[in-house]
Amino acid sequence: MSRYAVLGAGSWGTTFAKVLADAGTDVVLWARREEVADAIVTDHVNPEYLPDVKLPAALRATHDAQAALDGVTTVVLAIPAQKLRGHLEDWAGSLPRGATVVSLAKGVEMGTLKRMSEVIADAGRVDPERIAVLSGPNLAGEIAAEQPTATVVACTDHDRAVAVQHECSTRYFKPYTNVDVIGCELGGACKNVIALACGVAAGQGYGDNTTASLITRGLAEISRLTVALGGQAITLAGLAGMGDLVATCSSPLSRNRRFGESLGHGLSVAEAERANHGQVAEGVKSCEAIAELARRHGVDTPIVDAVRRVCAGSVSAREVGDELINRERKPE
Ligand SMILES: NC(=O)c1ccc[n+]([C@@H]2O[C@H](COP(=O)([O-])OP(=O)(O)OC[C@H]3O[C@@H](n4cnc5c(N)ncnc54)[C@H](O)[C@@H]3O)[C@@H](O)[C@H]2O)c1
Ligand SMILES: O=P(O)(O)OC[C@H](O)CO
Repeated sequence: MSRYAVLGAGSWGTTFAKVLADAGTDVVLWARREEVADAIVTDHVNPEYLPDVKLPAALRATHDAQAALDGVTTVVLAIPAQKLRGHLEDWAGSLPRGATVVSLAKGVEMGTLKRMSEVIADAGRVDPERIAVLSGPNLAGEIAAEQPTATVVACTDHDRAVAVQHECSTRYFKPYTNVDVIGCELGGACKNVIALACGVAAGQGYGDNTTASLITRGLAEISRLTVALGGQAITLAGLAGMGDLVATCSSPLSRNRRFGESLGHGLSVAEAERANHGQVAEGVKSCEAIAELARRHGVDTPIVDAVRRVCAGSVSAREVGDELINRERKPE
């Protein structure tokens, strides 16, 4: 019998825990704040992140991470990318031996330039074949409202991917499997940066042609980087690549796109953070790590680099747009 712990009760952790409960899987959700765990247990609602969603009665919650991890077969990590290592260092000794560890975070760690599965292997002391990544066009609000959505569960151990696939399948949530962890992770992390670029363009009043141009050329950048790091370009043609780019770059629900729009309106990063009520826009930090990763592997990523410079405040949104459109002419 499978038992899951979802660690992190933000928008996506809470939504994914609901998906698991709806799939009939035994699941407990860990919330950093006691009052959030209490509200989920007592009122079946997460008042801060999903106030309008009635959570399944079968979904349990706790503020005690050790209790949540006790005896589980699968651990799902739903913590922002730059905060994951710190938590894992605390939890490493309590992760059950042999458990599958599923990463929901979409980012690359600043400083180490590691993907989330590498951070988990490192800080959580988990064998790489036990680490799965779940990534795709997965805006939490739409899934919480039970809108039909597909995703990818990637793991080098195909049988583990299949097990997670079955345990999170519902009438509204359809997971596919993949063994290309690198491609799926880079798709999820890099699309946030491209969504920032699309937001910056939208904030300056540009329309769908600009968005589509950024999505498509962004996909070329992500594919090049994936291949350089040992992943497969074909993965990026799927849900974790093109699928997530389309959803995130076009949706008003995307925090990365909204953050980019604020920058495009001329706000600074600090002002954009305030305008977005401190919500996590992973691309703002990951763009630095992804740009450095690309530089070290000799991969050309002009859009990622443009976003990095706008986020660093070293160039204005308007200037960077002019630079990108006036780059050298070359074959597609
Ligand atoms: N929200 C979505 O639609 C969505 C979908 C797919 C993937 N993701 C990814 O999932 C990850 C988590 O996103 P989310 O939307 O749940 O984020 P969120 O901001 O809604 O919630 C973050 C959660 O992490 C917890 N947390 C624990 N330690 C923290 C710390 N030190 N600092 C800040 N928060 C801390 C918070 O309490 C909160 O429960 C991100 O990497 C995101 O890119 C999000
Ligand atoms: O709201 P965002 O920009 O963090 O995007 C959420 C998901 O990653 C979309 O798949």
